[in-house]
Amino acid sequence: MADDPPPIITEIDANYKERFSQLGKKFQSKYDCEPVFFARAPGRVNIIGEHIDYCGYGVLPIAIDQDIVIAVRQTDDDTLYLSNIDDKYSDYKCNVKDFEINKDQPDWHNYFLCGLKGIMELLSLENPVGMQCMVDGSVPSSAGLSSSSALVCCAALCTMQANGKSWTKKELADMCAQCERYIGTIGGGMDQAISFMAQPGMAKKIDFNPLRQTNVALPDGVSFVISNCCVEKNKAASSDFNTRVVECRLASQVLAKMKGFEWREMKRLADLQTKLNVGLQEMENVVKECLHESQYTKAEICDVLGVTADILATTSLSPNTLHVENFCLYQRATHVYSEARRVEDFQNVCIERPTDAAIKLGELMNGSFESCSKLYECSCPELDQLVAICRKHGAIGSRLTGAGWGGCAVSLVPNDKVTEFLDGVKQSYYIPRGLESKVNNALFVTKSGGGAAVYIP
Ligand SMILES: Nc1ncnc2c1ncn2[C@@H]1O[C@H](COP(=O)(O)OP(=O)(O)OP(=O)(O)O)[C@@H](O)[C@H]1O
Ligand SMILES: CC(=O)N[C@@H]1[C@@H](O)[C@@H](O)[C@@H](CO)O[C@@H]1O
Repeated sequence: MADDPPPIITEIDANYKERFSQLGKKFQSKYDCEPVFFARAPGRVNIIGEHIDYCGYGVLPIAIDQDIVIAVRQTDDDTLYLSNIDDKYSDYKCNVKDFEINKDQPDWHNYFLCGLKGIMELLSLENPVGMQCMVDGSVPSSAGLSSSSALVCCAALCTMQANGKSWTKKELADMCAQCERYIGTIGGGMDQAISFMAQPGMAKKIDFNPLRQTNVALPDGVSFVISNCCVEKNKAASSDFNTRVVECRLASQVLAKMKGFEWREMKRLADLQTKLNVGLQEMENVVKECLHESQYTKAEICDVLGVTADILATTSLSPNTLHVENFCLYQRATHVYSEARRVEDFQNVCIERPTDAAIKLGELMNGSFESCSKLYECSCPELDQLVAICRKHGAIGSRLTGAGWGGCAVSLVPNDKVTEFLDGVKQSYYIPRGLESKVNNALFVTKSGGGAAVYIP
């Protein structure tokens, strides 16, 4: 499956017909011609395994129905024309062979350009055709449901299809994980992997280096409910995300040095575990023994590693974290190793299916949230309040999902409590904050949807 290319379909589901038809009409009125094909890539909700993909550890997401759809027609003038049905995203035009991705100003078109550049550079496409594109997105933006990667993956899929090429889902997922970094965020590969490799009705355990996927059947009798705290956080517009990536890298390097390994080779906390050849619980003990809980200053890290600040900038930092002076190594590494263990435990409960499976999964989700909020510090007051409200109204487990600092929580709710849960969360979170008009798009039950595809009418 993952070794097949994304499917090309000629019949679409009745649910999508109206949306694709409206998008086709918008395309027609903008470009005065009809689109030749549509590409679709879904967003995702990560059930468990937060901020560990870029450390080399497996995660457990599902694709959601919300997606990015792009209507496309090839042109013969070497120009990329981008338009969006949402007016807040301005039109954009550039030469397909000569453009720049602006990391300082992560405007929406830069995400499309990441997908385009990825296909061109990483897969040696020398003469890409021009394209007219009309984009329609339904993934809430900057809310932890991976709107940016859905756009990058969809742009890559458009470019591949428009140029008559074909690569497998796995190749595309790997390539898109690399190319989203052109915008500056040093993400892992979770979002792009699930966007291409998702299967309806299945969660996926995604492992990395090399990219692998395993189906995970979620237990019956429970639903996953998404609730958006309505605080937006754009990952590329601040250094918070990359600071976490760098703290994990520094933790692996400091630990490697203390254990007598060549620390410069160490990029991920999982690499250190491989070197030490011990289990995850033991890695938590290694962190306890070797690192201190108070923050590390840059000077102290340089001292431990025996390098100058200039050298450290090249071995360990990213352009947008050069200014950071203090790093929390103990807390970040403890989160990563314990979260990796929770993902393994979650997968095992799904396989073994004990009678109290839902309770056990809920406990793991709650543990994940405590770790994200306290050790990884990637929540925010509104998300903390929302998670507490979700638990109060019947969630067996509730946690932030995606990068955090805002955005969504995912809750595990028994099927017979879902109606009560939705009403309780609406009354307790959305109405008192004047967010009633947003409830329909912000609070919903989700199921695992399908992966990216091309539709030729
Ligand atoms: N429908 C859309 N049309 C155009 N651009 C979009 C659309 N949806 C999202 N984007 C772009 O993606 C950006 C959001 O990306 P960001 O990485 O901050 O969040 P995310 O991917 O939604 O969240 P996370 O990675 O935490 O799951 C928006 O600021 C916008 O530039
Ligand atoms: C594209 C991108 O950077 N995605 C990252 C994803 O890889 C993962 O690290 C997640 C937190 O678990 O935060 C973002 O969504």
